[in-house]
Amino acid sequence: MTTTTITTHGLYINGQTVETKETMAVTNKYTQEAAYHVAVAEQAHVKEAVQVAKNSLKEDFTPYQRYQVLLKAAQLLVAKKEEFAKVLATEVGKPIRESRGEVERAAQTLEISAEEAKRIHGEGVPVEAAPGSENRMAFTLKVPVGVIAAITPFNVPLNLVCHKIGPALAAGNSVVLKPAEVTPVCAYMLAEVLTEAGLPKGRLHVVTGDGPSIGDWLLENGDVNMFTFTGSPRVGELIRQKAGLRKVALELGNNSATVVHSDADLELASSMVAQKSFNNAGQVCISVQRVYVQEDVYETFVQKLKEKTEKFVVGNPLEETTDIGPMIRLSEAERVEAWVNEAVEQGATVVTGAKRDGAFYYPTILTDVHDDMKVCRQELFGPVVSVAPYTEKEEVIAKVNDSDYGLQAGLFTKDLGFAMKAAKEIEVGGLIVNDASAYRVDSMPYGGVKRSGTGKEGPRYAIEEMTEERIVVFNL
Ligand SMILES: NC(=O)C1=CN([C@@H]2O[C@H](COP(=O)(O)OP(=O)(O)OC[C@H]3O[C@@H](n4cnc5c(N)ncnc54)[C@H](O)[C@@H]3O)[C@@H](O)[C@H]2O)C=CC1
Ligand SMILES: O=C(O)[C@H](O)CS(=O)(=O)O
Repeated sequence: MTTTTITTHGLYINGQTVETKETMAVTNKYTQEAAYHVAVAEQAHVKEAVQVAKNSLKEDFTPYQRYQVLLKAAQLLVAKKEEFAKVLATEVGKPIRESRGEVERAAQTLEISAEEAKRIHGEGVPVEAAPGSENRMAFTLKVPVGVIAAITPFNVPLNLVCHKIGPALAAGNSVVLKPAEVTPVCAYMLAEVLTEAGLPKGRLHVVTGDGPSIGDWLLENGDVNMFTFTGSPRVGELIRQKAGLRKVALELGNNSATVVHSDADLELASSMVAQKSFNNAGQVCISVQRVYVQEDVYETFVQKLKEKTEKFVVGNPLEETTDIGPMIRLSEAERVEAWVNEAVEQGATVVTGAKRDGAFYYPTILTDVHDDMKVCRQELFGPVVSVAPYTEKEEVIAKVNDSDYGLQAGLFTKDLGFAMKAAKEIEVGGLIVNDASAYRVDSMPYGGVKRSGTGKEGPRYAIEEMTEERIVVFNL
């Protein structure tokens, strides 16, 4: 008989592993069995992490050292790609090929952060141009904000953690990270990689346990200077309310739209929409949820999208052939099923999918939808895309904007005039022309408007959020 040993990850505080009285299981999202155990932090652990993080700011950690550590960590991540990818496939249920892609992107995010560490600078300010200040001279410095609490979601648990830790460390801050309770293992592995890369003790701490409790302990702690959060609008709002006057950066939800105009390359558009609606079982906040297709090409587009979608292999995330794995929880697949059933009762037509098997929800295309159905109006965060026709350009821009959210949108057209009009009028943080809404490379500014949040990620832009501008004036 063989017994499988389940590894337990202690908290990561001050460069050391800290065991706790209580632990919790992290499941394999395919088998639903416990795959790892992680520590459950108490308030004293969080307090200690913040205290050490604050003290660590007194120690030198120069921009060049930050560059070296982050670059080395990026290289180590590449070397450990397979190990990390298997953990992601297990704890998230993300297909192994997609998991490898996430590790590669996480390494990129650290590498870009490393490069940015050498480029943080203030600027000269011509105060001498003000009457009476002729003998003065001034410049600005970009100084770290201090201790940053980073709270992250389950769906991209390695790269989205790197998007917080990378720029925070590059800018000279220290970080207390609280990863999502259902996918915390890769965050602990990342902390080990950063230690191996030479990160000074005290600059990074990882605490796991109950989200609301740890969140509150961090929010109550006046030594935390900034909160950077990615997750649901509900929790984002809560953090914003409790953080008071401290800095807050919020990356929240979306119900992303993509427009396919009559002059679009339909082969390209249907391929991109198929791929970017169902990646990670649709649990991506820029995942395509609403597609508006100009009426002249509507039927052709729906047919092409159906053909491409039906080729996807749903199955075990650890198998090379799998395109779509399980959702993060059974209850999430049940919620998506309920929303689709409700849409069908309200008149929607199922083109393909609409089938659940445990935590798996099959890739689904709906037509005959209207904008007030839950599947269109709210953030669905699952493998379902709704397709609707439109007639005029003005009309479709209004449809895209008729949303509480505004993270990214996509537009397929060869008409430069339409693309520019959309760029000016669509209310989003990013418009992607001739690709679907879910295009992202890690160097670009990324962040939404309306209920999609405030503040930008992408290392260069996150560093702006994670530094304070200090003016220095000389009276000569
Ligand atoms: N804009 C973006 O870049 C992204 C946004 N998201 C959004 O995240 C959501 C899905 O992720 P989930 O992990 O389910 O989100 P969630 O909001 O439930 O959890 C996110 C994190 O917040 C923590 N948390 C929970 N309650 C808290 C509280 N009271 N105080 C402080 N922290 C608390 C959780 O433990 C977790 O670490 C979706 O709405 C999705 O759109 C996800 C990925 C990227
Ligand atoms: O918003 C998300 O879910 C992710 O930020 C999208 S990506 O970074 O994985 O492309």
